[in-house]
Amino acid sequence: MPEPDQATPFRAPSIATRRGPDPKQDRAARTRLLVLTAAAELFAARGFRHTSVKEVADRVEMTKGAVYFHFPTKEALAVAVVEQHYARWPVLLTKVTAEGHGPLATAVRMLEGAAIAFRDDIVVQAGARLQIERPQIDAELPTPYVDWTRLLATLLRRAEAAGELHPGVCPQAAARSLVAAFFGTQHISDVLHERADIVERWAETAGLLFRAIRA
Ligand SMILES: CCC[C@@H]1OCC(CO)=C1C(=O)O
Repeated sequence: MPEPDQATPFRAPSIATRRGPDPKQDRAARTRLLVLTAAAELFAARGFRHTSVKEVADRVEMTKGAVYFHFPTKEALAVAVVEQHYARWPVLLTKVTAEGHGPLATAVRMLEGAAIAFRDDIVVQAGARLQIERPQIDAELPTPYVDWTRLLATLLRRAEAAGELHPGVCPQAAARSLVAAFFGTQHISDVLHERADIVERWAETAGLLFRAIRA
């Protein structure tokens, strides 16, 4: 994580520590990514229930056994896709942080970047659909919304300390409102336009909300 503040969330998925280049490990990682992407494409399009491991295997021209070597169950595939959905955000945070904005502008840019990812990234789209379908998935999925809420609350507390926040605005309440507004915006854009207009819709909503909380 780029931020010194340990409170910054987005737990990265558990990854094996590398002991240096290992061609066998690299090949396995590439195959795992191939399978995961194919699963994301099918989960995003059809949902968890109407996707089979056989269809994932066929999509990457592998046997079911080869897929099961990497992901023992369809539920494990779903967990991996949702984990990779959330793994996008620390990468985005590194990029946005490098732009050197103040805390409020960092929050603005993070959500702009999220809107672009929801429009363009099949793993982000699949993770969002699987989170909606979590009651159908018998596995321990990451708890939704909490990491974004914690990140935005951290940034808004810093914005408050920097005098960037309108007096009386509660950083935690504003963070919850931003997350709810973003979730609703991406959901409506998805249902009506398969998220084709999410960036423009979010810009409209963000403009209103950030104008309301800015000093
Ligand atoms: C940034 C708003 C929250 C975000 O929107 C869709 C979704 C999927 O569950 C989210 C999450 O779990 O963080």
